[in-house]
Amino acid sequence: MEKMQQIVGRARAAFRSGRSRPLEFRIQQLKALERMVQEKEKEILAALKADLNKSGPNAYSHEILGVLGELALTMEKLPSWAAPQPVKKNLLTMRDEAYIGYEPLGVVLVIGAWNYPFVLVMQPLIGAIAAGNAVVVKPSEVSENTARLVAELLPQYLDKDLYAVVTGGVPETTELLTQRFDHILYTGNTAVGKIVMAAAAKHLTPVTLELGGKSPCYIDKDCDLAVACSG
Ligand SMILES: NC(=O)c1ccc[n+]([C@@H]2O[C@H](COP(=O)([O-])OP(=O)(O)OC[C@H]3O[C@@H](n4cnc5c(N)ncnc54)[C@H](O)[C@@H]3O)[C@@H](O)[C@H]2O)c1
Ligand SMILES: CCCCCCC=O
Repeated sequence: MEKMQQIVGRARAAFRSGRSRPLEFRIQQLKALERMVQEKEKEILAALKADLNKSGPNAYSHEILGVLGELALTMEKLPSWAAPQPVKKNLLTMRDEAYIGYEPLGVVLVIGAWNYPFVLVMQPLIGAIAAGNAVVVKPSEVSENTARLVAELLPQYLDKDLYAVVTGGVPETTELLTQRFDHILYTGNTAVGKIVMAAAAKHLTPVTLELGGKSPCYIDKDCDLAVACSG
């Protein structure tokens, strides 16, 4: 409990320092993330191969290009996305400056799933950084090589206090979910989605749940039927 409290507490203190807010800082962190993906492409593809035996073209298109594309779009659009939007005035506000301003939420938790283990933590991380938040990333323990690599690489490229990685499985995630976050993004199955939403509700934390459990799969004649049917 102490460890998770410390990790989230460090992220919150870093958020409160205000350094994640300026657009220049956010873009600089996103650029560092882009450099990480470009420089460590071979290691990322090797981890995906070790975890899931993903073929090179499949892993490259979904997990590398998917992340680089999200980074390029976000860095290009961020100044306009983050700019205050003027709103129509009425009698009560005609003497005011009226606009919608976008504020970061605080500390965001990202929990990823095993099937696209890199892109499913990186895309929410990109959005959360772009919006000026601190982030705690919990990759899926099922794809352990990718999880270990994410934990090793992020601190080499990003602000270590603002953006933390927690590895581990159900016990670690359960402990992490006792902490207060300002938003939780979870990808995975519906049953765990309910656990995440219940834990978030204790702190009135909003959630984004990307749920599944309805993916079709092809079972070839050389598959182990007992394993294929066990899920
Ligand atoms: N909608 C989407 O965008 C999308 C994308 C990818 C996957 N999915 C779906 O995700 C599903 C795969 O998810 P999964 O659940 O098998 O992945 P998983 O086993 O990798 O678990 C997902 C995350 O939940 C955590 N977790 C597991 N049990 C927990 C518990 N009891 N309490 C707290 N945290 C817990 C894990 O540590 C992991 O980080 C598939 O059904 C797939 O369709 C959806
Ligand atoms: C960019 C590819 C993401 C695919 C996510 C599919 C989820 O099951």
